[in-house]
Amino acid sequence: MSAPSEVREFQAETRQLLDLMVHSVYSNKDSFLRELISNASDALDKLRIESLQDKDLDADTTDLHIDLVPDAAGRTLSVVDNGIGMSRDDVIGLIGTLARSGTAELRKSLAEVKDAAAADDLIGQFGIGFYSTFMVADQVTLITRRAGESTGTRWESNGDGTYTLDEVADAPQGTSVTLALKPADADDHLYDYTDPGKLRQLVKRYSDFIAWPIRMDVTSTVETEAGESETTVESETLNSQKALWAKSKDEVSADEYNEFYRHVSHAWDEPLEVISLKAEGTFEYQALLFIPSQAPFDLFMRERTGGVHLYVKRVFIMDDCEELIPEYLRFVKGVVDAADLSLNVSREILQQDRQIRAIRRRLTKKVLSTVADIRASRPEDYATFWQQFGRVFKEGLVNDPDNRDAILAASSFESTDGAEPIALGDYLGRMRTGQDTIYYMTGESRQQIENSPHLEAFRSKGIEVLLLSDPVDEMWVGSGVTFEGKTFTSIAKGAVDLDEIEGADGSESDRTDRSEEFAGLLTWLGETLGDEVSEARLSHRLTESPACLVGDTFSMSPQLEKLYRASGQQVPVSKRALELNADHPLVTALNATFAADDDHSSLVPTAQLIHGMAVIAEGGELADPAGFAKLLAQRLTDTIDPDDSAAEAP
Ligand SMILES: Nc1ncnc2c1ncn2[C@@H]1O[C@H](COP(=O)(O)OP(=O)(O)OP(=O)(O)O)[C@@H](O)[C@H]1O
Repeated sequence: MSAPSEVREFQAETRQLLDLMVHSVYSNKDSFLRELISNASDALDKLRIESLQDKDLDADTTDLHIDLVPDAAGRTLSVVDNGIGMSRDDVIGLIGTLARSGTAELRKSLAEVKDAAAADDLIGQFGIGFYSTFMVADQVTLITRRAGESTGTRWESNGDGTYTLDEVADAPQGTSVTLALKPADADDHLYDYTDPGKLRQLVKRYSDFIAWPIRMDVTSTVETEAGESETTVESETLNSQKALWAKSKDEVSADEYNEFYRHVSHAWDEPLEVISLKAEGTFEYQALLFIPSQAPFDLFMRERTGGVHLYVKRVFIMDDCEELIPEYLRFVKGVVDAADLSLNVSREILQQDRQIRAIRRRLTKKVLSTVADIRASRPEDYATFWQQFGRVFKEGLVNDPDNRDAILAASSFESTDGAEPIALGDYLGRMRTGQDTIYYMTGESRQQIENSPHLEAFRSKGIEVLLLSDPVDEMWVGSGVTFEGKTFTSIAKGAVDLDEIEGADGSESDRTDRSEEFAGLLTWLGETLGDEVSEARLSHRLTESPACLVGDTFSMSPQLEKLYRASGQQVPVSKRALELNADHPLVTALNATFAADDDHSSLVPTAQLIHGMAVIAEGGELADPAGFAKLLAQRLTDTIDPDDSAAEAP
């Protein structure tokens, strides 16, 4: 006896998404067919793999294919495969909820959808998969039986809040999806999807490369010699099934590449670049890789989809083969087809495999050189690339020391030279006479760094400084990296001496050493602020501010300390040096007052305020903000004496 029909409700965000689909104005409604065929093709791949791995699996794999079954009279279209199928639980989990999308990200985006254009964008960005059927159908019925199981499941919904589930005793292995089509309406980009001509055209355009035959029964009427008309039905295979990666680049059109990209990446954008690669000799393989034009929403999530698929002699082996491409190039999508691996290859074997490692090395180099080429020849595309993937790409500077030079050469960095990110090569070209290192400063945002007092002398001398504000920058820039022989030097660490460097106006500094003049004050400050600072000294980097804080050459920046602490690691607080601007009136006045009297106790609050100001000026956080505010209020009160309108000196 079969279980009774069960009605279930969609989750809130699934309902929202369905509502979007049902009322969609998305102009490319045709893409529902690509999505269904893509799913069917995946299901056939999975069945082939599973039957290879599990000899006892009770499944028929003799004629794996996809059928399109249009019914003009009934206004339905079915897409049928005899692949892996789904269990009842699969249907509930994969179809009944948004498989990939129960994420905060999509929920947030859905909440923000206000108009048709925003909805269009969202559909394009997330790739809606199975649910795209509701753009063209009033009702969707899915019947499926998982290979090896005896009963099947029927899922049905008309896109409102609920779906029904039934048990089906005699379902064939695999999945059929039947769409009760909305009336054709060309103005709304809805076509007649029961028309064999239209289906033929769509398969050619979107799914020609699919490795499995996509068939359709075509009825034709011919006149016999006796003058009678005779109707015949013939099965027609609509796709050429040619693996695009086996063809050379000039045999494949941009549209074909686009559609293949969408199939392997589950994305809806267009690739920024297609990389086709063929290796002959000891290890034979072909690769077809894509650099997308849009970062997927899950780029920084642990559980990602997509990646590079592995094939062996045209047979699909696994998706997202992490061994083929390093983590920092995880945005690259595509296919590698290796000729000499076993069809039974497992993830464990892959990790050890010499051939796989060789392929990975080559693909990595190829992607890096391709990015460099894009930069050289297509600045706008490069800007898109950098904006979408720069943060991920730079992870390679930490994780892939072997390719660091190539990664640096293909990277961009913000700098004091303008709003647009610049290449390091350009930086080198603009270095001042006498400058022998690349100056940078890290911080939480460009604005914070730009306001920091450390930049003052560099700015007044016209020396360019890189402004590094991505968390990953902290990780690589302090690790002894060089670029074309030049080291990287933080302007917020160590001693800085710009005297040797010629200014933008050709001037040379003639700074006299004034440390003797300030010696007493500096020693006293170092002792008085001993809990906070390592020492007090005169600065060569300030022109406007009275003071700033400077770390040791090899110390962590405050941002990096914060990052480590945020990730739960114990990091000792490192003391930095307090640097004073000997030309600032506050500092000269303080020095004069200090020299005039042996009792310095009244200057202690001033010393603490100067230290606090240096912390605030670089955008840092005061250890004791309330104490600072109290001191400041006291000092301000001292300056406003109603009995004496003259302001006091500090
Ligand atoms: N014909 C099918 N045979 C077997 N399983 C299927 C079939 N169609 C869909 N599925 C299962 O349902 C899941 C959800 O499909 P859906 O198209 O919504 O998302 P997806 O294919 O994972 O990703 P995308 O949203 O990018 O298309 C699939 O991942 C697959 O596991």
